[in-house]
Amino acid sequence: NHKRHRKYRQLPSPPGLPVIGNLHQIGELPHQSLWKLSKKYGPVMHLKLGRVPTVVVSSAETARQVLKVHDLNCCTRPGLIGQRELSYNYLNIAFSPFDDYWKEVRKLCVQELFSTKQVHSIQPIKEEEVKKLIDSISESASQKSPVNLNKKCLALTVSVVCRAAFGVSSEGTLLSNDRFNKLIREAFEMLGSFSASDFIPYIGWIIDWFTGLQGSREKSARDLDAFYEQVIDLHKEGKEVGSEDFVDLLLRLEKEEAVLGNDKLTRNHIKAILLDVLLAGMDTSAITMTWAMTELARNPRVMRKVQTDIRTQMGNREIVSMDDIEQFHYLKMVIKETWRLHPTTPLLLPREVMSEVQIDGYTIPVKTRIHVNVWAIGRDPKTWKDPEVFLPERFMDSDIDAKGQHFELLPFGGGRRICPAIYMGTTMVEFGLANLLYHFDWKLPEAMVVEDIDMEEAPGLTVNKKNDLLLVPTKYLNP
Ligand code: HEM
Repeated sequence: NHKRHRKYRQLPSPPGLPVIGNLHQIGELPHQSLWKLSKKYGPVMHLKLGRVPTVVVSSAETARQVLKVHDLNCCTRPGLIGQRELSYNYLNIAFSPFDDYWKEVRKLCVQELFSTKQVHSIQPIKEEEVKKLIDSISESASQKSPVNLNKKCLALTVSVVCRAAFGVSSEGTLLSNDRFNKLIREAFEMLGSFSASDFIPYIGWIIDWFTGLQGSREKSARDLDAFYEQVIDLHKEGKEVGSEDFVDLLLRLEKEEAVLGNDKLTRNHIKAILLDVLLAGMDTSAITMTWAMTELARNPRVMRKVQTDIRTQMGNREIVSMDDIEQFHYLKMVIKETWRLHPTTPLLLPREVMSEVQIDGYTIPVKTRIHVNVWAIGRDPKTWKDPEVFLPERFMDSDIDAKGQHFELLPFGGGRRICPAIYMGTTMVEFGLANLLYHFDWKLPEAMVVEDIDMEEAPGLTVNKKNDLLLVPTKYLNP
């Protein structure tokens, strides 16, 4: 054993404390703390989080080794306490271990919910919801009052996803009020917090109990459960095959006692799948739109350029179509640049090594937890010139896209666990932003200057702008 150990190169590792290891170095925004540590310890570093051996990779090359070269050996999930409660024992896609159930449920969702065909079929819903958004912003414009972009962007994605996936309008459900927005936020915050129970055996739960994490976890799980019940109740009477929405389909499969992998589909499976759509589907697109608007407000040159580009393409037409979006090349670069600096899920979702792998010549043993720090990769000066500058033009003559094949830009992750809804998410962001930018000019509230816009991040598994972005709209009148 001793001999075997010497064969291995020692992984760079910041010194830790007894029992908690490096946990105290993680902080409220783990992606930022880990980025700073990686500058000192390199693109593959080892941390001990409580008892859990963890490896963090922070460069495009080491991410490629994890997500491509060794994907099959490290594409399971570690099984965390907070995730277990919210996912009815890992019955959703995102937290499921790598097994036959995961393969089949993921395939089902890709075919029935995320496919290009499905995305096109929900375009009328998007158009209606965007029109409501434009109307409400027009009202603010006529009163010259500021609009809360964090809120507006989330309201848009919530209403689209609710109607498209759940077949219900968000109005009149638990989703319609602010309390629910808070619930989504809390669920994410909880999923992103590093819970002591996950790292310190036997006594960790006491810490979670003291910090209140255990209580908020139970409350989030209860509230979310109530929401699924409400959605399912609204779908009680069976519909004909063909006119069913996604929830109808799941309920029918349950009734037919369908089997996915080795699991017979139950009510809990359905709820867990709805959790994915709810959390992964609504927040991520809204966050991207909010950060994009923030960067545009801070960079007036880019704002003018993207608006001119969109308005020139549109001529005097009113309604932005899917075909138009394909022509908004500068907007697409703005979105990529936003994802480089503000990936919605900065550490992706954690993975766990299933059989020993080598990363950069270091041996990573079974059961090691792996985080890919996409946020750090986006700011790596070895990959990006002047990484702190928001410069969409850097994508002008480059073939880098966000679909998981270019490891310097990974907003959707990569490998087998890559986001299954890239097309749905991207088109949502493009369509929302195109409309905000086409129909309105945006100014800072009076007495505020560009330097006043803060870029603080709110903690969580997904990372949004912490303080609301307030901008004053002026309606663009088509000449
Ligand atoms: C701009 C929008 C979106 C972004 C940036 C985004 C990003 C991500 C990321 C980073 C992951 C983790 C990948 C990994 O661990 O390697 C992920 C996974 C996932 N996303 Fe998305 N996502 C978006 C939209 C959506 C939408 C609209 C849905 C569904 C309605 C969705 C459903 C999922 C699911 C189910 C997973 C888990 C996949 C698995 O573990 O097999 N996402 N997403």
